Amino acid sequence: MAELFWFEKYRPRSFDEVVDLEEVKARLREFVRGGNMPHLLFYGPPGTGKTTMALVLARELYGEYWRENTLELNASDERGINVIRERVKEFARTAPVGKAPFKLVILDEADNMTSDAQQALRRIMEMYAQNTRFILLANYVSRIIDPIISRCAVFRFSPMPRSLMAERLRHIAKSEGIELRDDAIDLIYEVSEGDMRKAINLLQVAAATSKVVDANAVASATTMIRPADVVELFNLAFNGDVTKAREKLRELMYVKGIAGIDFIRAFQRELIRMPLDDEVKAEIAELLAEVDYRLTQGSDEELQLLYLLSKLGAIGKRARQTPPPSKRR
Ligand SMILES: Nc1ncnc2c1ncn2[C@@H]1O[C@H](COP(=O)(O)OP(=O)(O)OP(=O)(O)O)[C@@H](O)[C@H]1O
Repeated sequence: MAELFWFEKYRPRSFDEVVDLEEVKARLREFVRGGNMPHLLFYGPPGTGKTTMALVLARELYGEYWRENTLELNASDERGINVIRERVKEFARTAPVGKAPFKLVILDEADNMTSDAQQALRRIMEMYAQNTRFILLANYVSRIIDPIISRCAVFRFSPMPRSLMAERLRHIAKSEGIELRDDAIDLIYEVSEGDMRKAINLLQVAAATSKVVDANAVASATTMIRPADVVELFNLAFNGDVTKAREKLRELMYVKGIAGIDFIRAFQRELIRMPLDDEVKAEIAELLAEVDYRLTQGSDEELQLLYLLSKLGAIGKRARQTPPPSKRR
């Protein structure tokens, strides 16, 4: 079942397959080579490879026996610390299978535990230190108590850089026989903010309807406005077709449920690519920033966007009357 999700299907299974995170890989490789390691704490935003790295480490430590030697727990399980204690106790009772001298407990969402629960966890970690090592996963290191931090080797995971995310997405697209366009990668990167799980999910949803994934397909897979809609709306307003522009705007707002601020962000993205004179682009960019500001201050969305459309109409009219700079004397 898990294979239905591409982020699971393409979850790296070895250090070599893991993209980025070179320093983390180097240090973990040392632990594998030495056959020993301290407890570990991996922290960082969602979808940045923490779970992946913990599972890769398990595979590298234990080879074919990685499942037998690994216990995965979720700390936000409502049954609490007593369940964790019982499960660890049971798990630590038997010796590790294979060569490694310890078993591995991967505890997800450790930062969701209360400080009391974390104090209890620390005692559990100490109690079974002889034949278990813990890998704690967390989004925020600030929510982990000092006595735990001081007992762990701490690793920070950062949002995936654009170029590496692009590389991974291209690899997945190729394996799935999907044509992935650059504008789609730009948009996926922007929406996912370096979260690989989110990025791969977006790609999968976009690819479900089309073998060619461009920015329009990606936008359709989210509640985002499609670049094609932005361009159409812009052209209507810029060319002075105010009535049609208003109809299109209302359709997007009330039928598709797109928020005002998303319009502005999409306009800002598309503006760069629009075949317009630089001066005109600068003027529109300023206008977008103005409307953006008013929307974030809580102004009425529809009024602001209608204002935007009428201003665009005026800019368009003037631009048509003024020849482009190259033709000016
Ligand atoms: N460095 C990476 N290289 C290749 N793929 C990655 C990498 N990091 C994440 N991924 C992909 O993203 C998916 C999600 O990553 P992972 O589960 O490791 O995130 P996480 O940091 O544990 O997130 P969370 O905090 O939400 O649990 C993986 O299944 C994998 O497909």
